Order: sequence, then structure tokens, then C-alpha cells
Amino acid sequence: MVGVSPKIAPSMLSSDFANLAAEAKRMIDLGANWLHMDIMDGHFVPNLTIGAPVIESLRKHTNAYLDCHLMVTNPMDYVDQMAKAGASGFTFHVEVAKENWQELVKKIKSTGMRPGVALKPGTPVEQVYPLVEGTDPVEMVLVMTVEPGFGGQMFMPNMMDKVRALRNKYPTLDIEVDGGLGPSTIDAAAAAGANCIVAGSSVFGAPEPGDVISLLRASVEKAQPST
Ligand SMILES: O=C(CO)[C@@H](O)[C@H](O)COP(=O)(O)O
Ligand SMILES: [Fe+2]
Repeated sequence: MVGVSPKIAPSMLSSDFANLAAEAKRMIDLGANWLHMDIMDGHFVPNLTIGAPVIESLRKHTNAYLDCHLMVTNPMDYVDQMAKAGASGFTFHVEVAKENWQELVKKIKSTGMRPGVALKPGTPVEQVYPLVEGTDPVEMVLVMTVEPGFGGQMFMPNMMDKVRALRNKYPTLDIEVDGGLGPSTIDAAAAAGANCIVAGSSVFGAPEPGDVISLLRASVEKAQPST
């Protein structure tokens, strides 16, 4: 698999928000590649988490890649503020960008952030193909393996059909899986072709989070040895 490498991204949703800077440093020191930041608006999903002010505060304490997952109804409204705050990746949901994804991707790119598209479990994978193949393509597809909104849910193995379809079609695309990933589910995701792994509760809830990060990476490397 040429061009993709494992990216292990602890979901900071499961961290101690009152000690976010220290939690971020702990994850990077333990070998995480990215920090996954879940932005929710209480409308697209029934939960409220963090927004640009928190990203801006965290950015003062870390140079890490901030992989921002926007679970919001109007992603366009967030582009400038997230870029200014220091977000690295901006992944919006295809379900709310059917009309304006071209304009949205252009705008994300113009700020220097890396565009990605996410899809909910009920959304057919074909819906993201035009965004990967467009003249201004997204650089990552995030396949939700739980219903978005909360950490700590059960991994949905049937989502691996989407990952396999994407990997067969796009050998060098970054494919991220998000929801319920941990030692017991990573092998299925890695075998299907996922290379970017979000993990919240399995990392932060482990006695040795560094061991989980290493195990997740080893599974991706084993399944995709040429990365
Ligand atoms: O986007 C989301 C939830 O909507 C995720 O990023 C979760 O935060 C992942 O948490 P775990 O399922 O790994 O606990
Ligand atoms: Fe997420």
C-alpha cells in the first residue's frame, strides 16, 4: 500500500478536559501521531463538546497535528475560526455538505488546513466518491464506526465493507476509522485497509495507554506491511 502510513489519533473527548494540555502532551509522548478533536454543536449530534476557543488554547501548548472532526450542521461557519485557532485537519460530514462541498473544500484548503470528509453509519459510501475524485479532492475519508455524538460506544464491524471499498478504489488515500476502536477491534479495521485510527476510551481507559497506542500501530503495520 504505497503512500499511506499509520496515524494513531487518541480522541481527546475521553481525556480530562480540565488538564487538556497535559493530556495532549502525554499522548504525544506515548507515541500518538495526531490528536483527534471532536467538535460538536448540539444540533448535528445530541451533545456539545468543544469549539475554536479550546483549540486555540491547546495550540499554545502543542505543535501536534490537531485532527478536527466537525460534527456540526453548518461546517462552513467554522472554517475561518478553526483555521485561526490552529486546527490542522478539518473533517466535515458529507450529510450536511451535499450542496456546497466543492466550495467548502476550496475554502478549507485556502486556509492551509487539510480537508477530510466523514460519513455516518447509515450513509452509503458512494456518497463520498465525488469528493475524493473532484478537482479539489478531500485528503481523508473518516468512516464512522459508531453513531456520532459520544465516546465509549460499540464498534460496528459491518462498516468495514465501506473501508474495504474505499481502500480498493483509492490505494493511497488516508482512511480513518472512528468509534469503538481498541485492541479487540483494530485487526478488523486494519485488515479492511484503515490507516488512521481514532481511539478514545480504549486509550484513556487503559492502565498503560502507551501499550494500546503501540498495539494499534502494530496492527496497521502488520496488515499493510508496505506502508
Ligand atoms: O467522533 C467520535 C464520537 O462521535 C469519536 O471520535 C469518539 O470520541 C471515539 O471514542 P471511542 O469510541 O474511541 O471511545
Ligand atoms: Fe471523532
